[in-house]
Amino acid sequence: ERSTSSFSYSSYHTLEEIYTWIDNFATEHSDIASKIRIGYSFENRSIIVLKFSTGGSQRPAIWIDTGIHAREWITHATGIWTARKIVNEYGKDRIVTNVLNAMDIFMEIVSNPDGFAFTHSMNRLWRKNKSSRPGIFCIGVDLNRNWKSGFGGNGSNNNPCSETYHGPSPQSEPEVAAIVDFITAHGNIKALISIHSYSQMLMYPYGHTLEPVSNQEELYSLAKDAVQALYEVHGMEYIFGSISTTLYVASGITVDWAYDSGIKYSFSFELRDTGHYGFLLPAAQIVPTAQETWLAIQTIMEHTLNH
Ligand SMILES: O=C(O)[C@H](Cc1ccccc1)CC(O)(O)C[N+](=O)[O-]
Ligand SMILES: [Zn+2]
Repeated sequence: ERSTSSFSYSSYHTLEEIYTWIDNFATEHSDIASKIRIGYSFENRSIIVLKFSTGGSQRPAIWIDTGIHAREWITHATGIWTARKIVNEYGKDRIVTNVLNAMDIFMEIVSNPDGFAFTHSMNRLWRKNKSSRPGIFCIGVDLNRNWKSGFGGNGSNNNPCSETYHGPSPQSEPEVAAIVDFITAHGNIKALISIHSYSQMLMYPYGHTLEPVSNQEELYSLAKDAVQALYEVHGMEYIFGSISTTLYVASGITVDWAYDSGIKYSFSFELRDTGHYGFLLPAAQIVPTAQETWLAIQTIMEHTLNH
């Protein structure tokens, strides 16, 4: 459609509808938002990042990714709603205005475009990307196991047919390499938020080991404040803590790489619900989920700005 005003923020959308929305959004909010292509997927789709900036150059920044797992549709929908919230609140909300007057925000809404397209066309519950390699007869690598930190460890699988297949080597997947290259080149990312569903959790590193990170107390306290702010919106209870102690050991994950790359405020969300609908969360819960998640995201952003 011609503009984002006819876009339904309370519906799920196809890859093409989301890419068209991103184009329209960047055009309509060109004073603060711009579109960056950071690479191409295995099947040669563009990998797009939205940049929110009010000036400066190479300002300290916050990275948010959604949709690294294709079937977790609530995360793309939450990313889209959050992008609109950011531009609507700049100049009005104190936290957003303070953050964007000093920092940039990067948001990758469709972090696994090939897998996402496949959930619309063939298999709604597809998780991985769509990479294939000679002699391997199962498709796809788990993009949340392909990162360098703890690669190949417990909580990832070297069987290509596994849902948690880590791939032949760290950053073997173009979708992961594109983010690594972008964040490394930028060199000034202060916080990373990688959004998944479902289970209603807010977690921080490490996933690949039970060892606590150096600023564990700070991350615990920040996560506690964030989930409290989230709870106050619609009464949704999130649990929080390190990935390995709160959920399970998982190796080669996004936030462990981010943390070990110096991004000391690295978090992963598991959005609604706790299993009743799971990945098939009804569209009626998109806006309520995005509204409550926004309070947690703001809490993390404000802390990052002030530390
Ligand atoms: O196993 C996963 O990658 C996530 C849990 C997670 C999330 C962040 C870092 C490490 C693990 C669970 C999920 O969101 O993928 C849901 N699922 O198991 O399909
Ligand atoms: Zn996931």
